[in-house]
Amino acid sequence: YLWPSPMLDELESLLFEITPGTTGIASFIQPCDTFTFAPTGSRGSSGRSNAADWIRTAYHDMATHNIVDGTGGMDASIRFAEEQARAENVGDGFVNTLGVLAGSATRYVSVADALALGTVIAVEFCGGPQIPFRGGRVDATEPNLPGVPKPEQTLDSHVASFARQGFTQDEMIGLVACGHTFGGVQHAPFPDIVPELNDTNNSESVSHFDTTNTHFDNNIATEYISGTTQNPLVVGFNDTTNSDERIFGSDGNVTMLSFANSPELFASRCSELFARMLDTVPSGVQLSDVITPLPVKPFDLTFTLDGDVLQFSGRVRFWNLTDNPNRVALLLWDDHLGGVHNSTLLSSLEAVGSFPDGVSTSYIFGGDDFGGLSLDAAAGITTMRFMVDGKVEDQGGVGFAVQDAVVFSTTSCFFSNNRTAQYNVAVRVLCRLYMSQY
Ligand code: HEM
Repeated sequence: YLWPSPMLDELESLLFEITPGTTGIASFIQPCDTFTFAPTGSRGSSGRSNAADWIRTAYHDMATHNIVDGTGGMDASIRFAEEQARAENVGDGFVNTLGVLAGSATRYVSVADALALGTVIAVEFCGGPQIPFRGGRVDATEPNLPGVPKPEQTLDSHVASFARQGFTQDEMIGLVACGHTFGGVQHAPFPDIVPELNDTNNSESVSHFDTTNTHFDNNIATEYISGTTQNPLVVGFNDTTNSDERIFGSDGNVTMLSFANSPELFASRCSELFARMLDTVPSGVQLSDVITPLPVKPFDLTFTLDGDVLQFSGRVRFWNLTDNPNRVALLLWDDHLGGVHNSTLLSSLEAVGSFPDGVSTSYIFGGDDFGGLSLDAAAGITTMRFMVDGKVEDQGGVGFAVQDAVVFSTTSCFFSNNRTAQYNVAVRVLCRLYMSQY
């Protein structure tokens, strides 16, 4: 995509600017047995994990989709108390998930996009494949109709339910196996499936779907095929609620056998099916292309009018460019009067990032003291380009458009005694700046 795009720029940062365990959404799931809402300690001993809650939440949000009339899907309708109160959405996993992930929603990023990101990041950062991510989900304004399958239902009704959501029987087997490589069934919401376990290392009595319940791997399939599985929806004492047994066996175990035989096949199929799940949205919602890291991304841009001077500061991130003190990097820009200018970019070592999906190097816009650039206000700026190691970066000739049509003036101020503020805003009219006061 082309910069600037407020929504895609934010989603791109949320997706790729992640230092494992430290920054971004991933800091809430790593280590992968992290459970923020555990009564004691935030890790390990509860039997639960944020990662599992997030993936289940995304599925329950999507599962209301009706492919025939285009209603429901990934639209964050799961945030409504009315949906959470339904028997099909028993448990506190949804409210927990929203409590963390809705914090990444902004005026540009919907709650539904934040929920979808949660699944992508949980899977990738807990041992799973990358899932292609598209942005642009729209938050529902009211609850959807019910539609999440329950364990006590028949195989036929599950096949019909997944068909309504847009998935074939094979895809149903795959999606359930991919989801149930994480987490398990808790005693509290499902006392008829899981007894009290009386285990201090599993204080919420969760009977896990496989032995590696905080990590993505094909053990859900290998343990099922080898007959060692303890999956409570396969070998539960109550046959009626053994929905995974009915679903996994519904094609004579062909799909599960193929997953057990090939971790690679399992990972690639799950990447595909999770993407399909997350991209299932109400009709009329248009998702973006798959978001990939922008090779060149300006950020933190600010303009302020100071008398006749436009103070301009900002940074630029270069993806997959390692740090090199000898590199010459330039900012070039065009102004409103036809002039072309350039300034050397300053290397900002503190902003070098090493992320799982690549590394990045950041530079700060001009000035001797990292204070940004002082531009002639009348000439202003229309478009930027960058020159790195002699190569021009201009988004295929389009350039990086910036707007200096409306800027705050340094004469704006805040009066702390009576908590009022004065904003002076300059508006560019025919290449001149006029000041008005509000
Ligand atoms: C017929 C279809 C399905 C049934 C009947 C079913 C049933 C269940 C049940 C009863 C639980 C226990 C929840 C709890 O104790 O809080 C559970 C957990 C879970 N389900 Fe499913 N599920 C189905 C499909 C899926 C799908 C398609 C996914 C995702 C792709 C998924 C992801 C999860 C995850 C990650 C958990 C673990 C939650 C945790 O440990 O906190 N499920 N499922």
